[in-house]
Amino acid sequence: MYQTGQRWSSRNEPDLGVGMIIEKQNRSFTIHFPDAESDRQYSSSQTSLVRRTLTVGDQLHYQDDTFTVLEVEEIDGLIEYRVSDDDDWLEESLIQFPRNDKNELDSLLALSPARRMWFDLRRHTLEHQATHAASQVRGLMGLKAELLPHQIYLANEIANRPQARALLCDEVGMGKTLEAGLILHHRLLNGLCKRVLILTPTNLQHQWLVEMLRRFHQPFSLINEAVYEDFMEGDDNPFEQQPFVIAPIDWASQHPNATQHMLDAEWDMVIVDEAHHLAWHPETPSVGYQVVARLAAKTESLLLLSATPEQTGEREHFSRLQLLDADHYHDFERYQAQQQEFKQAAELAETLLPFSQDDNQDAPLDWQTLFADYLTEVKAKDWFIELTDANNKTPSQAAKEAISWLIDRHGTGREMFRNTRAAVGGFPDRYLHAYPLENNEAFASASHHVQPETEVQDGLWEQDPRWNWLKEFLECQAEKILIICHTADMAQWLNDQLTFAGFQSADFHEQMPLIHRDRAAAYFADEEGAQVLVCSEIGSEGRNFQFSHHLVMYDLPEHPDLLEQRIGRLDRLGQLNDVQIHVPYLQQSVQERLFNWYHHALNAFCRTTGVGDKVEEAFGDSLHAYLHGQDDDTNLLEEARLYHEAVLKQMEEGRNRLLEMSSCRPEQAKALIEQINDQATQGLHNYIEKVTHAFNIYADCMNDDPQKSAWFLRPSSDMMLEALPGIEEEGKMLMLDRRQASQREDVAFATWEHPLITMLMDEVQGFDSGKLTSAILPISALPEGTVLVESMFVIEATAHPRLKLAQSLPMTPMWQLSDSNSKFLHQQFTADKWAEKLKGVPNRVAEQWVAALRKDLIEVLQAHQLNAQDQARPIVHAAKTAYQHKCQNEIERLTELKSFNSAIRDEDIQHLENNMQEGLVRIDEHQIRLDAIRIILTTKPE
Ligand SMILES: Nc1ncnc2c1ncn2[C@@H]1O[C@H](COP(=O)(O)OP(=O)(O)OP(=O)(O)O)[C@@H](O)[C@H]1O
Repeated sequence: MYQTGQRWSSRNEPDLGVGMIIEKQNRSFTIHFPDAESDRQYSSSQTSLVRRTLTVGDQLHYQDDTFTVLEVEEIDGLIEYRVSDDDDWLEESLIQFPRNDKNELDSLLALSPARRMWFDLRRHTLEHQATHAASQVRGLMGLKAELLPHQIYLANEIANRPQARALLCDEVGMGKTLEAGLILHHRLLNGLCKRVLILTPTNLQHQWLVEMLRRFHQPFSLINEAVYEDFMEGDDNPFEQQPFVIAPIDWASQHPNATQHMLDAEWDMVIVDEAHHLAWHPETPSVGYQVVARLAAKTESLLLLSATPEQTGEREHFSRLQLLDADHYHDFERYQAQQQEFKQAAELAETLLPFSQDDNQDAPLDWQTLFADYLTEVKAKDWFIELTDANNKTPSQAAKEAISWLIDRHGTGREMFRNTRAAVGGFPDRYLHAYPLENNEAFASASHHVQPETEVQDGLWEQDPRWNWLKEFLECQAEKILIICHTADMAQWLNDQLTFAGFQSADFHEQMPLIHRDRAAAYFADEEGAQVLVCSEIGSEGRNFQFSHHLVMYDLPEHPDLLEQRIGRLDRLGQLNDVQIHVPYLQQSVQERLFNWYHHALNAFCRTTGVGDKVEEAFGDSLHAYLHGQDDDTNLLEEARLYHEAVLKQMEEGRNRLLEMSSCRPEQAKALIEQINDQATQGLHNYIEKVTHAFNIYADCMNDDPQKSAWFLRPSSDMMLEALPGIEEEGKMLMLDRRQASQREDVAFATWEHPLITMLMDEVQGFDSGKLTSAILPISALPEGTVLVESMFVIEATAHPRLKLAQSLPMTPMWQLSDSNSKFLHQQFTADKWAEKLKGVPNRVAEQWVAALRKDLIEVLQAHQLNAQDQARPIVHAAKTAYQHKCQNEIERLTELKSFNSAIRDEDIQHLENNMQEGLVRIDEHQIRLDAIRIILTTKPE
């Protein structure tokens, strides 16, 4: 059915104009939209495209001439148009499709009329679509989860950039997956992203798959070794076939053919989870790093996720920043020097903080000295004056602005975002339970090893004092327990023993097939399922086990960041209890010393520390000697503790504090959340009622409070649609209350961004019959048989989504009502009030009216067209002014930032200026199109 050269347009994205199929693949094809300078890929089973053809009498453009279509013929799925009496034919692929491709009035009147409610439904749909397209929070509303300020701020900040490139390094369990999903969702809904690749550690691929579907209703395809091998039976590149792909990075970067296929496919966004694994060394960057570097160089948006970005050292951390912006991060020494500058700025910001929160604070501080380094800069001078001005009524505002300026000036937050538990608050406390165990003969020889069992034959593992402790410990526990040990062998052994001893246990390690690991995790998550899950180290990253709050560390990891990752499985968003950490260890062994180090020197069990590795580095040799029992220097731990506190304080005062402040600006986050709460479901309850009625979808309203509305929807036998996205045959509950919906797996959270709602809105627009409707108006004030005409015209501007034109000029409907003499009456009513007065008319009668009134109707509608142009003028003018104003503000802000922040380049500003110019031209080129009409005849009231 689909042929290269055919012309199609998209119902979902009418702004793209008329496009042409330029390439066909097995199960998909690509359309180029010249007006929007965009290509889009569609699956062959899509339902959102409309075939565009011309009919006899239409105008078309070919090269520089205009022709009238004299005859139309279809050959092998392609249309040819005869444009001269000399039998000159033009193929559809050659012609320029006229923007006003039909005689709109005529073709509208040729439709068979539909029920009168379709006119109102179209109007409501267009109005909601316009509101939504213009919304500043479009793309942030549909998340099925709580609106957390740090996530919303960060997503809005990154997603709105021309290129969304950032390192998301919130502390463990603060929702980086959701943040990445939000950025992605925002860019998808705003048309800035069509193809996405997510690279994850092998054991997290399914979790990502589930999280994207559950939280964003976004289905992804998994391409791992098995799927790839299956696909490779054909010639196609599987990565090109799918627009949303999750792939395990280890496999995808090690398998030469898969790597090449992945690199050959074009992506708009690449997301790399646990990015600290992208190892880098000056001579030999890892294969994973090299592959991501190649993707980074050719992809517009790149998100790197890591809770512990500096786990592998500052130089490697710098190498990952280079992936995001190689121009800015080209000199490591310079980068290090810049980090020092942040300290002073952070101190100043910290000093300003109390003033930003309270207008009545006296200002006894010596601002002059504090601002000394900045006072040559104009803005700083202004704030300095405002802050010190005794008559100033709002020093808090001045202080807020000064903090904001310091953050911008130091540019720490442009590529890197790090929210901390301390700043966000609301996380549980952690409690440590240490179990020093007496050693025995079997394990005596293994006391110098962190995993003592590796030194002992496995036949003797049952004599491990930790095992005996574990059995006893579990016997008195009724709650779910997560056990983490380092090796897969130990995880498997422990699970076997526990199962044998009668515990409900499951294991999770790298020697199990992926599907078994996911099953084990699900069995553990199930309320009725396993009480114990034993994980090897692969269970210590990324996984969500916060339904449990007891963690047993059967051994200790060798890096403090890994310790934090382990605890992070439980201590994460959604944890409702304090976290209990149980650590058994053999006395007088290296384990005891490591435990002491983590506990006494780093306090790493009960508190998050991002600088454990720095302390280890500083105490390198003496720490090594201590751990291995060669030196019993009891002062070491205390010295290290003091040093650790000092480093933490320094970090707190320095870059980290400033970075934290720039990672979430609370007032902006609050304003965004208010907008989301206002808009996400506003008017949706009524819309669901009407649209389900129009398409004959079974809809049972379970709660008709518009704020907490709940609907049970199910396809019906006479439904006008083939299927409902996300709704199975047996039906599904839709809830409009975010909190309630987020707590339930079995219900969908309905917002204006839910795929079912956007699909229904597209279907309303795509339902051609709804463009022509008719009604009766029972009224005694007018003679019977008086003809009245309602019309809806829309203002349309076609532009590439990067111009963000829709925020200023969305597709805007204009409603008009007149009598048959073109006397306009719409100012006297609202469209909704007017609609309430009307009654239905049988289709057969309506058809007769249209036939009889055709000539008059065309004249009336021509008058409506002229009036629509008048109505549009002030709307377009206001849109142009708003667009220009918005762009100029952005340009000014960036220009000012650039003067002191080297992360901002001339090209960034030039890019904005070009966009503004192009956007203004596109607004000037707007079109006014007739969308729908309703013909009304008056009758005497009964
Ligand atoms: N806004 C939210 N509302 C409700 N739950 C959330 C929200 N954000 C995240 N969560 C939940 O919190 C848990 C942690 O989130 P996520 O996995 O995204 O964290 P992370 O920062 O990627 O963790 P890690 O550092 O371990 O990789 C998940 O169970 C997630 O579903």
